[in-house]
Amino acid sequence: MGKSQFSHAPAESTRGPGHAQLLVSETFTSRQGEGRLTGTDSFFIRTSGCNLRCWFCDTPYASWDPSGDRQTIQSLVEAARQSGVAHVVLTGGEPLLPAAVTELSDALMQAGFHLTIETAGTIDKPIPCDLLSLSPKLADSTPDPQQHPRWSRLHEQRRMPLDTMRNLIDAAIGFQLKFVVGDAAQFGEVQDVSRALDVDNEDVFIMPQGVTNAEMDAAQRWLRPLAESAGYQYCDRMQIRWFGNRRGT
Ligand SMILES: C[S@@+](CC[C@H](N)C(=O)[O-])C[C@H]1O[C@@H](n2cnc3c(N)ncnc32)[C@H](O)[C@@H]1O
Ligand SMILES: Nc1nc2[nH]cc(C(=O)O)c2c(=O)[nH]1
Ligand code: SF4
Ligand SMILES: [Mg+2]
Repeated sequence: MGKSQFSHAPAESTRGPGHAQLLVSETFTSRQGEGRLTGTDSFFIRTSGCNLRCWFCDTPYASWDPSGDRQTIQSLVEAARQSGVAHVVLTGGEPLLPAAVTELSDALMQAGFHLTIETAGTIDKPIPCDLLSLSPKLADSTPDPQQHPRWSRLHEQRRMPLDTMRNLIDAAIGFQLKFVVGDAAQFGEVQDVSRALDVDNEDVFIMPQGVTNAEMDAAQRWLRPLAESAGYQYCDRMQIRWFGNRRGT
């Protein structure tokens, strides 16, 4: 019996196609709750680990406190097939972070899935996908410098690399920008970033910061009119309306 059976497999092995692994916090079948494809039945793959630390992150188990299991590309593609749906949403954490993400995306596209990648767009790894769902992180997302000095500094340094974002958009078949907004004062930054990325207003979605129906009801009153008067699309977070703020939905 070979010694390798008793040694730890590397995080991302190079044993051949489909065997590379990624740390995955959850997979589930649900309906896309955000953006242009809202309502589309989709298989979600959530990688664990993030290079940012938004104070409001709704999946801290994949960012602030990353946990999960190592899964092979082969097993993820097979699970997507078993789900019976045609759309896959690759999210995180930050899905562009794992080395094996390029191979995973290729494998999912080759298998014929429609692939959406949900990303903050800070990693220059242009990967083909059907819909790049890019959510640039505004200044307000930075964590408190007193409580989190190191992450506050790193987050601020990393959150808005416009050239990287443009490269990601150029590599994708389609894209949407999806800004998380919690206060009207952030709207100027939304407009600056959208202009700097040279995107059409119809490709820009404004989404409320929040994880409760009450927060979204309140945002409907002040944020929707603000977004629509600027010519942007407004999107609720329908998974919260449908299922509540629950893992695996
Ligand atoms: C958890 S993130 C994972 C993908 C990637 N790290 C990103 O931020 O785009 C998935 C989506 O949820 C959004 N999001 C996270 N926390 C949120 C919150 N509290 N309110 C509204 N949207 C949130 C992100 O902006 C992103 O569009
Ligand atoms: N239903 C549902 N739709 C989503 N759209 C983007 C999500 C994400 O966390 O990236 C998400 C999610 O977690 N659930
Ligand atoms: S970039 Fe995405 S996953 Fe990372 S902390 Fe922010 S919202 Fe969470
Ligand atoms: Mg989510």
